[in-house]
Amino acid sequence: MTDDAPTDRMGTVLPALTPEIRSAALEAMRSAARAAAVHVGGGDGDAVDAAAVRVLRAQLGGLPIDGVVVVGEGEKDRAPMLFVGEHIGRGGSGWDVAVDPVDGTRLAAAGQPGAMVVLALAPRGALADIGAAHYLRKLVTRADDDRLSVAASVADTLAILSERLGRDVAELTVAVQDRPRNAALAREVVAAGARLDSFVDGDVERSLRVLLPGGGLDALVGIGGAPEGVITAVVARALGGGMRASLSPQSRREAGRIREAGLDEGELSLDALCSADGWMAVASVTGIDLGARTLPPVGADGSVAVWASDS
Ligand SMILES: O=P(O)(O)OC[C@H]1O[C@](O)(COP(=O)(O)O)[C@@H](O)[C@@H]1O
Repeated sequence: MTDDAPTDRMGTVLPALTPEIRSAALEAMRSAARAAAVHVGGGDGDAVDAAAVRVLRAQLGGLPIDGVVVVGEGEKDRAPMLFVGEHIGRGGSGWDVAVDPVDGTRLAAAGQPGAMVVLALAPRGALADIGAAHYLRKLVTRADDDRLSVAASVADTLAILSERLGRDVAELTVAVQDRPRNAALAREVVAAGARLDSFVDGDVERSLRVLLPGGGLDALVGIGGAPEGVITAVVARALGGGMRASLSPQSRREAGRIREAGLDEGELSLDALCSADGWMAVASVTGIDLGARTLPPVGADGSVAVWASDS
């Protein structure tokens, strides 16, 4: 152990994310994006997901890590997926793996921008083990503040953000996924006098725009996919933004699974969602708009972006 080896709050030495791990993970993501791209505009979301999953499973298997999938995506839509608990890698240091083979599957199937392969790695045990949950109520914010709460009204949230960012509420823009379950929140945004950014799919892209300078968004509120939420926590931590969430089951079955798993139904802080610094990358399939920066569709230079607390 060297003096500057990273440790967690308990002083445990954290595994190093070596250049070899990073470049193998990125190569796997690029290949998955290329495989998914074959089905862009084909109208079949499952084919998009299946192509990405097939490549990720094969190529992530070669990573020099002892990885366990803590967050897999696809179960709620019965789409092809990497399963929670699935082992990844050929041995090495211990990592939690969070993967969304394609976020924005429907966008890809419809030939629209916004679809990407998403992967996050965090030291073993760092990611919230909420595999029984399919949906989270999320609050992602550009600035962090202890007074923020996912259960607070949008007006209260905006008042705190306005103070923190030094801008009027009328100058703040809030992303809300366009779903009936989020309709009341969208109305609250408008009633509070802020600008609403209503989006159909892809809350990882919107969360990145909240967290990145020049992204043009100040907050994301509402209920969206739980896997996307845990992945967002990794990048929120790396970029110094704010995030909190709570389980928000959308069916009796999901509520039952959550009870059976004994999951905490209170507010999950950023630390509860991701308790150690990790690494998150996206590989664009159909082109990504991050506000100040865009990622072209797969195949062109610069279609991959990485965020980590050490880079
Ligand atoms: O479509 P639902 O079931 O409302 O779920 C919301 C989730 O769907 C997405 O828009 C797209 O997710 P997938 O493409 O991975 O299915 C996510 O960004 C979001 O979190």
